Amino acid sequence: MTKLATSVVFKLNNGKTIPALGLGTVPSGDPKHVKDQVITAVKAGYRHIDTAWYYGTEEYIGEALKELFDEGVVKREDIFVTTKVWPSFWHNPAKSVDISLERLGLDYVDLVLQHWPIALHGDENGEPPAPKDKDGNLIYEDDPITGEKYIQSYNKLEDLVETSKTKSIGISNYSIPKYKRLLPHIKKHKPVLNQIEYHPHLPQRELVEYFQHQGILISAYSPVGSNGAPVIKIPLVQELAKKYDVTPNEILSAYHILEGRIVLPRSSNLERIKTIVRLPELSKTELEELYQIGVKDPQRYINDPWGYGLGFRWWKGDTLTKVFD
Ligand SMILES: NC(=O)C1=CN([C@@H]2O[C@H](COP(=O)(O)OP(=O)(O)OC[C@H]3O[C@@H](n4cnc5c(N)ncnc54)[C@H](OP(=O)(O)O)[C@@H]3O)[C@@H](O)[C@H]2O)C=CC1
Ligand SMILES: O=C1Nc2ccccc2C1=O
Repeated sequence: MTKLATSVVFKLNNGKTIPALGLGTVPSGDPKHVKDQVITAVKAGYRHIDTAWYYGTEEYIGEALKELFDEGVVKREDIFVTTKVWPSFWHNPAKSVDISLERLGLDYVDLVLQHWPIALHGDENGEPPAPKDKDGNLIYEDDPITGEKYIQSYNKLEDLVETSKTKSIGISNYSIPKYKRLLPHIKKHKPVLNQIEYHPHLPQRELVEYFQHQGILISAYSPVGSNGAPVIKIPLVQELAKKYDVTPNEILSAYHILEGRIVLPRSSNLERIKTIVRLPELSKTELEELYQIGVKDPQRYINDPWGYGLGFRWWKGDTLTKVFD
């Protein structure tokens, strides 16, 4: 019988645990629909929900959780909830987390991530999330490559661990150079994970090995390549789905979970959510074949303008082929 992805948990570097399969909650259209997605996912066995202040879905996740708790489907301690602090809140992550907790209807979250390692110019409510000048250029608080405000912001997140508002903190969209600049300034709490785009078209072995060596887990976002699910179309993914009698989505989740990475699929299709739960046991050779697809043909699908300049690299074997600076 095929194993279940919903029953795999990983250990974090602070001794706590995290379910390997988490539901992504970026809205596809009306954010209200996320309520049913969360209820469906939890009833199908998911125990990890990934959200962010930026997504505008926390309120509906809160409604779903309240219903699930009230009906006795799960208890608060059974569910792992992640939220994130947007860079326009770099100056006051505590306020961002207070807003998220209020919207989620929770006393604490399990994990707060620094969403991007940059500082954007925001007011006391983090507005606007993408501040632009009259020429349409993003307004940063300091230089996105050489600036240090993202480090100060991480240090403020560390203070949050000392409160009861979050159990753990982590990072997202960190390249190796960005992390190397943060590392000497960490006061007490190392990040437990780095959430990055990762799928067979964007394998980043150097980055993954670096963070694994630091004891920091990798959490893979956009596992099917986000809107339009381009990664599903890879012929090898289709072949493996047939071979193991699972969906292509489950192959793409197994690609991460079997290698110790958390994976965050998202769907507005409730039937699809229910089917992304099995864990086919792909062989080492098959995992390597999937990995090689992106070595030959790397594609990044989340191309947010604030993602440039962060020092992400694509490698072909040992040769640096492209730098996204
Ligand atoms: N930290 C960060 O900066 C980021 C974090 N994330 C997190 O990761 C989560 C997942 O990433 P996300 O980019 O949302 O996307 P995914 O890679 O999970 O892609 C979801 C999209 O693929 C479609 N899809 C999935 N399966 C199929 C299929 N079999 N056939 C056709 N279409 C399909 C879905 O459509 P449908 O709704 O019809 O199923 C949906 O539009 C996010 O929701 C968020 O929580 C994502 C990006 C950045
Ligand atoms: O920062 C983000 N940019 C995105 C673009 C698409 C989906 C999710 C996200 C993020 O979390």
